[in-house]
Amino acid sequence: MNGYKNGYPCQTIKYEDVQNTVKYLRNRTTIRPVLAIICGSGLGGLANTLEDQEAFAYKDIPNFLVSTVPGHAGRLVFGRLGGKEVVCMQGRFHCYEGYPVARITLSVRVMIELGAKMLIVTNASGGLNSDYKVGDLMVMKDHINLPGLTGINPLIGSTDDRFGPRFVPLSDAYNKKYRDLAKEIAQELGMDYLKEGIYVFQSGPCFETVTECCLFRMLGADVTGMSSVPEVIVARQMGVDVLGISLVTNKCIRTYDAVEVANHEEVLETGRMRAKDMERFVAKIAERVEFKG
Ligand SMILES: O=P(O)(O)O[C@H]1O[C@H](CO)[C@@H](O)[C@H]1O
Ligand code: HPA
Repeated sequence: MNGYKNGYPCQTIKYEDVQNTVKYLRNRTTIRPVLAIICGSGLGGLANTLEDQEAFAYKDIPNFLVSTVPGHAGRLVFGRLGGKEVVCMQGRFHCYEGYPVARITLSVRVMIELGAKMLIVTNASGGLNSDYKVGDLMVMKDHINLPGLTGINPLIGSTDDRFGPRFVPLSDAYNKKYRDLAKEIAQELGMDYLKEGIYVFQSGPCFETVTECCLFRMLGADVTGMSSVPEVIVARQMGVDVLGISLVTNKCIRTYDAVEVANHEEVLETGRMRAKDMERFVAKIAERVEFKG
């Protein structure tokens, strides 16, 4: 991962590889997506709701990785949602699966090169804010990239201007217009459980210790998870606006003598419980977003 291969640091994603994958998919689908969606743990049902679906298993797509996490089906699904042509990752890749961080975001580059002008990331998270309940949704206002602060960032490596700049501003990582639209739609749909807050990314796969949870809360985070941030960084490098929606699937344990512990089954179970609401919500967002040009 740290060495060089064919003159490139191994982390680097080649523009030509992305283009080859784009070409492969364009030749096999008639859908020209303007919106890209990534489904988080247990939230993949959204992809099944697309109209006029055309789906590809990740294992069949050149340069794609494979999903190894339960609740991540591992399919790229094209179709229509809310009257728009979309592409949906039914399952994502995570650093803790052993993949280099730049590699897990190749699929985001592909969806953007296919034409996506907006990225919606969804994820499952643990609630740190004591006002948050299991089943709440949170519009991501910002993130803390803990692995990023210690040198794990998808943009590390040799740079290619065709993807965008090396030095990417992230003060506007989560588009204000889209956050406001999401809140407006939630109100219309009577979703009084929609919050807005800060997501802290830790690499996983371990759930947090009690002290780590206390630290994250002190840093200002409302929820914690093991994904999404690398995807957002790459989308922003490529000039694409992002909306992030996090489902609080469990409460983070912040007392040392608690008997309950976090587990992936609970994460998936909460995902199933909120699946329909999430689908309705994202479909409405897809319907209402507007793109210039
Ligand atoms: O972020 P997503 O992919 O939704 O999944 C979340 O759920 C898993 C832990 O249960 C971790 O992968 C965490 O990041
Ligand atoms: N911690 C980290 N990631 C998660 C959690 C959590 O409690 N729940 C779902 N994804």
